[in-house]
Amino acid sequence: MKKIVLLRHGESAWNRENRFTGWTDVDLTDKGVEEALKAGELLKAEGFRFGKAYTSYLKRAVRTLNCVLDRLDQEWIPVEKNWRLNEKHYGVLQGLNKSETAARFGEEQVHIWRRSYDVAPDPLAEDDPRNPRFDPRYAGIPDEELPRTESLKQTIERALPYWQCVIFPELSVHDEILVVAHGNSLRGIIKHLKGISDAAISELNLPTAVPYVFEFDDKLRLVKDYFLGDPEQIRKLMEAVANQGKK
Ligand SMILES: O=C(O)[C@@H](CO)OP(=O)(O)O
Repeated sequence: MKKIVLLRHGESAWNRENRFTGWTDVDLTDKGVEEALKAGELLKAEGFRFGKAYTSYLKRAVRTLNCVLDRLDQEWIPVEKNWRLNEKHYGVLQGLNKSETAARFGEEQVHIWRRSYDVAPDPLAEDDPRNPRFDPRYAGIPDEELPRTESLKQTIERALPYWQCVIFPELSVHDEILVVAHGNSLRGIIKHLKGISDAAISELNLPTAVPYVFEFDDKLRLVKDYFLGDPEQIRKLMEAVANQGKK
């Protein structure tokens, strides 16, 4: 059986402050580090031995991956970072508190910005210092590919080629692969893997640092997917993520 584990990063400073984060490069909190180490312990207890790992260009994901590999004593494995696994770009919403934004624009509008399939928040201005075109880490990427905002649809359009052309084909080389990324970039990949509709994907909320295992047969067809951990606790964590956009 071949397996890919998808893992959202541990709690970040802006998760704690309930702010729209997107491409802002915030660090993990102490709790986030603990969550990441616990995810590593869980994976170790399940006997995972990863052949390769992938993550984004954002430190909350990179550090979560490092914590997991530390617990597995697998820090030596090849790791590939790619901007295509970054979080959905939240445009001008980045930095705003989600509850305050709901109080100002209404919960329904915030839900549309957070969970609709094809509505993107307003884009960052070209001269906004947060515009990715000023960030040296994206210097090698053609400007027209760098987002100033994104819907989930646009997030999928830039993440999926990397998934399909780079990550997934590696399953023919390695039995177990780890992908550490973000709530929405992973929702996009899960939508693709499970054939979830544009409407139904709005209901999926990924908790921080809970390993989500996907099992594939010899023909690389998906046979089973499940979270590691206590189902009731995971359900509550998912509900809490959904409620972050409430007043
Ligand atoms: O702010 C963000 O970048 C994301 C993930 O933390 O939040 P949301 O769950 O609102 O899409």
